[in-house]
Amino acid sequence: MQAFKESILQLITETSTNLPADVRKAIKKSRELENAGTRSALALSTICDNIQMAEENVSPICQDTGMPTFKIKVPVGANQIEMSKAIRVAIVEATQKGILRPNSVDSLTGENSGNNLGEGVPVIHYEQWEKDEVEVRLILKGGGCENKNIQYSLPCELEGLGRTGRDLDGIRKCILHSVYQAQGQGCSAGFIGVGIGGDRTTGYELAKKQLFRHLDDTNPNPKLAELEEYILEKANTLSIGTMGFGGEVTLLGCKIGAMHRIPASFYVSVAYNCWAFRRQGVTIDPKTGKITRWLYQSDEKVDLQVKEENHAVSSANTRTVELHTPITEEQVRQLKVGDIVIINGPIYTGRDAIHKHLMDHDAPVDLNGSVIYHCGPVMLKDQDGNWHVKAAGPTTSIREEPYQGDIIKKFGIRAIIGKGGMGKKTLQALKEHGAVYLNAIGGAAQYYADCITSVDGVDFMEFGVPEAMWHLQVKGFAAIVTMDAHGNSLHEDVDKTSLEKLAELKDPVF
Ligand SMILES: O=C(O)C[C@H](O)C(=O)O
Ligand code: SF4
Repeated sequence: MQAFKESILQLITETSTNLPADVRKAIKKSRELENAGTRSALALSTICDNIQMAEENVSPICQDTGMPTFKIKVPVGANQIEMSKAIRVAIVEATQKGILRPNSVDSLTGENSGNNLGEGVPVIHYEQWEKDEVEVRLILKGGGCENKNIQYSLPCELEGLGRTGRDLDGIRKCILHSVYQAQGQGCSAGFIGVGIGGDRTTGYELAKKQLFRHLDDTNPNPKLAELEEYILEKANTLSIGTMGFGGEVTLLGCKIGAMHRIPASFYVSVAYNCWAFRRQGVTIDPKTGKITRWLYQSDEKVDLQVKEENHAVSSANTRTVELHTPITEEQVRQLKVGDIVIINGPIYTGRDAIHKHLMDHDAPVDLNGSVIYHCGPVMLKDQDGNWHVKAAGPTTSIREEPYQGDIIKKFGIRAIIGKGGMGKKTLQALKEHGAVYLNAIGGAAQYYADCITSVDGVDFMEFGVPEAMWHLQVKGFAAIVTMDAHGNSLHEDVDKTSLEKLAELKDPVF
């Protein structure tokens, strides 16, 4: 089983650090379709840089390496118990190497296991088949896009689309709506797997299973093939764009499966995957435990090299403002939506556990004039006890909406860096207290790790590595003002226009 463990470790490493060729092709195509000089074009260029850096550094494409989910086909007689043991050893080793973030959290105590193992983690599904080989497929699907999965129970009423019935046109409406409701929060442009029918559980399982299909395959069901093509075309008319910045490309892939249901239920389940579509697979010789074939690799090298001019936003009213922390209220109130801000100096990470904690506790550092970065990095400690950042992209900010306004007021915070935007309560607080929301490029974990010049300390390690408050020195950390202190929010605008465009797709098609 040693060789099998090594093969699984190789599979995990490849999945986390090297985006497969079919996904790279889709991202490359989207960059060609996006209008040059726009915020979405800038985001796509940063994403392409990040993908190349992850491969070169053999480091996580995104800091959130998700819920490791294995789908394994085994010949009759294979020892699943030994295989699962080997998989767990490989998961622990990958975590120790900083290839995976320690993501396994006790749901009742909040304690992070530290080694990525836990009740139900990793997820391992087995299936027997006739072939005399083992096939292992792995998907690393992060929490932010998992949170944008959605399940519809037909018939229903959908915003913008109205009555949605138990037929193919009703399914059409659900899938379009699933892309609209994700906005940029699940790191668009995304890929969706759809499961029609089943019960609540098997519907979602079928949806996720679609994510293992090759992007350039053809649905064996002609009706579903037609629907997949329709969705891919029309979803890209919603103008949600990359990161929800607005733009031509919102969806990069749509794969639909169907199964029987019982009369009372009619579910349409959507698994929304971010642009960091990390799924890979291998076949393994059951005797030697060695890899015999890769399932999503191709000899074709998809070059994502970005021309320099694509790193700039060229619209006339775009300013680039360099700021050194701590930041003053006056500096913040001069910023407006669309500005590109370059942050230099100390910033602090803070996400779910810390926001909840700071509501009724003091902060361990003076946060007055500070920048809070919604981020749960991958960190490694060297033998001298110094911490090093392996990956550090933003997490979805909307989860902090219940707390953010109060925290800004309580601690005099001047800027929040995250992705996906925040709601009305935070927008009001930005205006009232003089703060700004800066949207970083979700998933660009290597790109931002490169901007971190040192780790100067950490608080709240009891919350686990992803949830601790990391004291980071940054240089050249670029992000876009998408919510300012004058009551403007790009996210509100994109949501409004995309809902109008969704409503234009209301009339029956199928
Ligand atoms: O957990 C994270 O670091 C990111 C998460 O996948 C998210 O998209 O919010
Ligand atoms: S941060 Fe974005 S790219 Fe990373 S896992 Fe979450 S949704 Fe995906």
